Amino acid sequence: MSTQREVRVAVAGATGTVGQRFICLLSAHPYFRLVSLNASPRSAGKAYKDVVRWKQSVPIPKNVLDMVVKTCDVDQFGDAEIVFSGLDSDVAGDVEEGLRKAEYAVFSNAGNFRRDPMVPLCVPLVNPSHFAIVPHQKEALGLKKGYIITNANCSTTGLAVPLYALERAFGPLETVMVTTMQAISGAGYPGVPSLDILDNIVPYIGKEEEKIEWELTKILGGLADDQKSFDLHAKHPMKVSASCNRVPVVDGHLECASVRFARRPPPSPQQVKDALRNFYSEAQKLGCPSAPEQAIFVHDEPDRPQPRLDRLFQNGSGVSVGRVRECPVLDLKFVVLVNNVNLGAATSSIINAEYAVAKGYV
Ligand SMILES: NC(=O)C1=CN([C@@H]2O[C@H](COP(=O)(O)OP(=O)(O)OC[C@H]3O[C@@H](n4cnc5c(N)ncnc54)[C@H](OP(=O)(O)O)[C@@H]3O)[C@@H](O)[C@H]2O)C=CC1
Ligand SMILES: N[C@@H](CC(=O)OP(=O)(O)O)C(=O)O
Repeated sequence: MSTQREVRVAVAGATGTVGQRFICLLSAHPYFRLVSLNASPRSAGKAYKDVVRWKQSVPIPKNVLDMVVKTCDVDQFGDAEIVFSGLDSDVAGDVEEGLRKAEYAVFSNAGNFRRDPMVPLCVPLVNPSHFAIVPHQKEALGLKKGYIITNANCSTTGLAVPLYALERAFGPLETVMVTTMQAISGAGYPGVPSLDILDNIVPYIGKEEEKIEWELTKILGGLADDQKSFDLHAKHPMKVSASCNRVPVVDGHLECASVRFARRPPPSPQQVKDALRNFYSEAQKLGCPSAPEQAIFVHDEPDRPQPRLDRLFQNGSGVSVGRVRECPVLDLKFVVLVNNVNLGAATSSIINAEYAVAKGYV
């Protein structure tokens, strides 16, 4: 039985696509206890069940049905210690900044602080070691408990896991080319109009390619020796090129990646499969309850992974890789699938927070 004390948590953006995943995952959590649901003034003052447009395949958890939604004003989060943010990025910046100032630990899905030089951009199966910059963040801002930790863009998250496993086993990557096929839920609700996406593929997702290309360098880079800045993969510059497409799938981003290693000769496809299968993250070692048992599942079947069949692997907390093979242009290519609303969003924030609790940051 866990001896971990109960930790009080709030969800900002509780009514949204990511917020609903937070509600499902946190309602069943062994030690996080939901004490506050916050959203826009449109939803505030009403019972959760009356304002949410619930789009999950399970019923609304009983514990939140009648909770009254509050605004995201900083005095509306009560005695929560942690705030999970699934806020629209138009408002996330100011709200999260205010919460940090009010000494909350904020775990955000929004993009606003990802490039901040004092904020960790953490894919929990990859770089929770970046939490070591948190004392510097607090000190620089004169705070005792307040800080912000962000997770990455959903496509970045899915790709970062196998890339990190490869770098750990075979040394730095020099080049990464990726083409994504991203689910509609990535655009929030109601998202892409049905007349745009049915019977169609849209070969453009605003700002997505730039996010993947930049975020990977922060995530796969390290911390400076004084733990006060990030090195952005500077010792081994890595070129990343992304092409992003919206496809008519509800959940699950599929990504086709090709990579070139710095070290010659490069590993064989079999060596790569073995390394991916054996990959074990720090969050798993620490026993974070929401971490997957297996971080990367490698398929041998030639037609997997597929979003509909594989997105619920381990409740969407791991990634699925397949079609590992030689690339005649770079060294190696493969396909990766990430559940964009679970590991790509809410699950990552929750594992990040579990890691923070386990390491004494909360
Ligand atoms: N969907 C995905 O796959 C992923 C999303 N993200 C990021 O997570 C965040 C949320 O995305 P998503 O859930 O898709 O978005 P949604 O549009 O589905 O939800 C947005 C949430 O923000 C709230 N909100 C909007 N305006 C305000 C306001 N003025 N004050 C307070 N709350 C407000 C909404 O409340 P109300 O219902 O009351 O309007 C709602 O709860 C975004 O920053 C997105 O970029 C990150 C990774 C993946
Ligand atoms: N833009 C992603 C989802 C998302 O919200 O990403 P970000 O967290 O970087 O804003 C998609 O459309 O699938």
